[in-house]
Amino acid sequence: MDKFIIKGGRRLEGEVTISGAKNAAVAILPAVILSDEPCVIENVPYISDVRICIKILREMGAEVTSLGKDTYRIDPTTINKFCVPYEYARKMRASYYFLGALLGKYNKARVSMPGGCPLGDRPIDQHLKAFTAIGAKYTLSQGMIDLTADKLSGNQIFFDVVTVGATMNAMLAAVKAEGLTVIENAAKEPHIVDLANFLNSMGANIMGAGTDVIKIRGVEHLHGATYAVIPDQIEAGTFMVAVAATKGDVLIKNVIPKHLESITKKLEKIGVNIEQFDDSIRVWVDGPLVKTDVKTAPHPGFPTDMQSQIATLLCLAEGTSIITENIWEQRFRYVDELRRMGADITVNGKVALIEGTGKLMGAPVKACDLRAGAALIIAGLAASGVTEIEDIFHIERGYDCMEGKLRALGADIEKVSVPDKAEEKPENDKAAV
Ligand SMILES: CC(=O)N[C@H]1[C@@H](OP(=O)(O)OP(=O)(O)OC[C@H]2O[C@@H](n3ccc(=O)[nH]c3=O)[C@H](O)[C@@H]2O)O[C@H](CO)[C@@H](O)[C@@H]1O
Ligand SMILES: C=C(OP(=O)(O)O)C(=O)O
Repeated sequence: MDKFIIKGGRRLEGEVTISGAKNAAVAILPAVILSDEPCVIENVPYISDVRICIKILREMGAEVTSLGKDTYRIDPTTINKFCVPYEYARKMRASYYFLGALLGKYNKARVSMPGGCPLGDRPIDQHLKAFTAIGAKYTLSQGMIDLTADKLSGNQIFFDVVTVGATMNAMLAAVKAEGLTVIENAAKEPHIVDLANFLNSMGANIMGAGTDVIKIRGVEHLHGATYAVIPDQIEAGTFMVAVAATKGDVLIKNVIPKHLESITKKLEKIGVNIEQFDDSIRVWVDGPLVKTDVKTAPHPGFPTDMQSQIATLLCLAEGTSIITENIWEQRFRYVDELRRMGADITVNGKVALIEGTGKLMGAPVKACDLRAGAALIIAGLAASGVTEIEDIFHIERGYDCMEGKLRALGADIEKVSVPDKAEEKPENDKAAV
């Protein structure tokens, strides 16, 4: 087990480069299955979710070759298994994209029910609704989802809720279906557009991604392509908040400022200075931080994946702020850990009331999910004293070398290995030594 040890109180200064987006990469890698030729995917973040995706592809028979730090060549033509077992799927919510990709290519798929961050119930009824609308049948048994179809045919799909995962899965499954598929009430996140762009670069015919109506005219074949994943909007937002929390001054490079608009607007309200360039932004603080209210919403609203980070910043601001979490019912589990660091937060259902105390104190804490872990890092950077964060495997699911990037900005953060409790030997057990 690894943990982070942070000595807080240092301003972040300098330049940082953002990696490729987790939530795009974990859909684009399975999407390669749909191609009849090898593809090269660039700007892939080095995170554990991606490593699992690559293991799954190899396990299925695909040839995956690393072409340097963040680029992979994937040859899907050698795939001969159509199953994602529990041991992989349980670690990653995005394993469900293999359902759409395998169904779209081979008219069959067998994937274990997905894992991912514990954010409350994570249903897949809308995914199944999309698959059945275009002609698939499914069975759920022993934790496995089995999909089969004699033939996939385009159809109208109306989602009951705005769902990123089901929108992506519907695109993957329908891209080769005969005729026209129309997805209504589609999600509009940047990673939806990125997946559509990648599929189109392989010869797909997808229109309207980024709006709430996506039209897909099925094609018979998809060819190979070279494609770079978009920069990670949430990693960028996390660094923006970390800079603000330490009253620092940093140029954040490899970003798409348009994707950061909702985060930028909130940070400006809190008193953070932001200057936008073509593909970078400068973030700095030279005055007080003040309260604001935040409501999470599907894109272009404020992203749920930035909720815990901005809550941490609001603990350091003056006044009372209200946060409303509209996407996940259990996304306030980090609050108990922040309270150990001196935060004054009261949670009532989907609303959190934050009394800004202006300061936080170091403490031993535990990451309970990916963005909760990011929030604790931000808290530790701003706090007085030492913060030790356990269970950082959650953080490493989605942040590419977080500690290295922070150290380069002047943070005092190190990753240390701690023996697993089960492996620890009693101190006075001489025979065991
Ligand atoms: C719209 C939204 O902000 N989605 C977020 C969601 O994406 P993710 O793709 O994980 O989740 P969805 O967008 O699918 O879920 C959004 C909402 O729809 C519901 N739902 C989803 C699928 C389904 O079949 N049935 C159903 O009822 C969920 O319970 C949830 O309340 O979590 C990710 C991880 O935090 C974020 O990156 C996404 O920004
Ligand atoms: C919760 C997240 O990821 P996942 O949906 O993959 O669990 C996230 O990206 O913040």
